[in-house]
Amino acid sequence: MADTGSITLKKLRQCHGNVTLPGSKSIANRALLMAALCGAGQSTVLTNVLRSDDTQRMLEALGDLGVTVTIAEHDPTHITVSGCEGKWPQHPAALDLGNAGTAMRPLLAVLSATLQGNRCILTGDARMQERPIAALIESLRAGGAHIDCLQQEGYPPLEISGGLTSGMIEIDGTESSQYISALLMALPLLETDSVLKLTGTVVSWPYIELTLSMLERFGIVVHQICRQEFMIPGQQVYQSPGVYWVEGDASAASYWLAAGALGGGPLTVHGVGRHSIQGDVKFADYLAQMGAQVTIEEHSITVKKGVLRALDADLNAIPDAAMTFATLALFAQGTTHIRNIANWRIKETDRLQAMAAELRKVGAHVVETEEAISITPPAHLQHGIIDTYNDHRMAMSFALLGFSEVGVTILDPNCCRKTYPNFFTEFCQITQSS
Ligand SMILES: O=C(O)C1=C[C@@H](OP(=O)(O)O)[C@@H](O)[C@H](O)C1
Ligand SMILES: C=C(OP(=O)(O)O)C(=O)O
Repeated sequence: MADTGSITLKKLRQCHGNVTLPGSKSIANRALLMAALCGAGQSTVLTNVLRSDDTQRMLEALGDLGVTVTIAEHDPTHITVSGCEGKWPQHPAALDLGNAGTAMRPLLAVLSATLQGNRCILTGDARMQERPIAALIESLRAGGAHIDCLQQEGYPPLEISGGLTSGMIEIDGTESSQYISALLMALPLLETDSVLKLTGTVVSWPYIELTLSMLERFGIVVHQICRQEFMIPGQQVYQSPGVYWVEGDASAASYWLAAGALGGGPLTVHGVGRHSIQGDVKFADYLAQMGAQVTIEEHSITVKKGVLRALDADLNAIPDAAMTFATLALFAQGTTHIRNIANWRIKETDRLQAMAAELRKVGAHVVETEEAISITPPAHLQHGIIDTYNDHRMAMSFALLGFSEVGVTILDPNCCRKTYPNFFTEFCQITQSS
């Protein structure tokens, strides 16, 4: 460890033991919102809720809207939310959603369906103001929503006041599945039935399945007519499942599984497994395909070392965990090709550009195209001082370089607070105590 602005990891040899994953960001933010939308008088007890910047933004937004949210004193991951059926007890002038896509997109759609003339500004940090949301705005406007872009058309900050009434909606799915998930959460609240048509080749599909599966748990009916068309009955009220356990974060699991594969294992992550509703659990299958020994149990995944061969795969379905393969590529034999990941460019940073630049610093030969990246490891890795671009996944992916002889220095490791505030503390503990 160095000063607070960076961390140096070097010559890690082993990584074995057990890791309890924090709750999934994607599930936690959906569950918090769905619990708030439940019928008045219905409480939902959420357990294993991720506590990080992204979930804090959702928690604060719900609090500002007047939702009663109670955090258990004995365990801050244990949160009770009282439903208010979208009839918000308070009307805040503005909600600051940081850089949480899983707060900005669903809240834009749900508030467009429920604000009833009350004005609210949805804003975020500097990067959120550069992340496009035009496709969702256009669809919501076509359904009657009043949305003004306060700075640049198609980007937050947005002033909204409700107005979404018609559910005959088309949405372009080529940029972000979050727009579709947002509409799927909002349309059941309308007076009328809706038909939602997805256009273009939809990205990050498993996140739509995650939304559908959670809607079902919260008593919402959605009819899937064909892959890209849904019929959603109106006037539905979310029903509390009582207690809802948030699965461990499958994207976060990828760093541990990769570390276990490099550091010998056996390393077991607890909190996700065979029946996970998160697409990123597929990371484990690709890791096995590379040569690691992987065992997937009901609620855990164990990895042991193998000789790693380069991966060549279309990872559109798992864009977040895919970043871990970009740094794992440095330890694999051959050239790794990660394909169909164009939307890396509109996430926390332009991840294609950032990944290429930082991999080159350690000596890799990198070819970056509009929608893919190819990585060939050098004969000898060089020490790099890695810029993280305020992107938690850049920081966590590059931790794997600690397994090289020369090591790595990662700048601003605290950017992990977006989804995994304790990541580096736990990483140092497990790799140094192994
Ligand atoms: O719906 C979700 O919870 C998410 C969907 C994905 O985004 P895109 O659909 O924009 O690829 C993913 O990258 C993000 O971290 C979380
Ligand atoms: C893309 C991500 O976040 P967001 O939910 O803000 O889109 C991510 O966590 O990798």
